[in-house]
Amino acid sequence: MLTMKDIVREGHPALRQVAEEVLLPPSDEDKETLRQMLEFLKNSQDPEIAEQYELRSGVGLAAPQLGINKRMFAVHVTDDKDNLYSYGLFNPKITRHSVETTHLEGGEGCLSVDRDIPGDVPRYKRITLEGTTLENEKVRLRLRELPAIVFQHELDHLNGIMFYDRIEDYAPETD
Ligand SMILES: OCN(O)CCCc1ccccc1
Ligand code: NI
Repeated sequence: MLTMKDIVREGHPALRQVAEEVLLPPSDEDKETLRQMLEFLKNSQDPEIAEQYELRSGVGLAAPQLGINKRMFAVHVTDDKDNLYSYGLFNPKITRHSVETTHLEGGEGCLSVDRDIPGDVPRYKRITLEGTTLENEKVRLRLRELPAIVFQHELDHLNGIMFYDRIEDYAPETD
């Protein structure tokens, strides 16, 4: 099972690369990796497992955070209407988005960032995102609120972007 030691931190080059498209249909290896990423998120949100394995709670995880330069990420998040969005996606991309932006109250965090960085992170309020699932099916998701924010945070990781890059007048650390 994946634990925090498998997650690379700021300064690791993988976090600043543009990840490569995954060849479809996904290989058994890529599917297993993505399944493990989704499992990590579920484990991290289970108080007993998280405490036992010292997992930081996460609602998303992108392959570059494991040092894997591939365009795939997992999301396991519930919205304010208690709808669960649980996906492992290959080659996700935003195909439509609102002009309107929003931000997560209290700012964002990242499993690859061991420090609190305050500040609003602007995100599109609504997005349409397409990708390929673990079952090798194309999916089109229309997202808003917290799920939309999380998917945008994960997509940024596939493009070497960290959430604090988007905070206005944030003094960039050399990482
Ligand atoms: O890349 C995922 N990750 O570092 C875990 C945190 C995910 C996340 C946290 C706040 C807002 C959006 C996404
Ligand atoms: Ni992150």
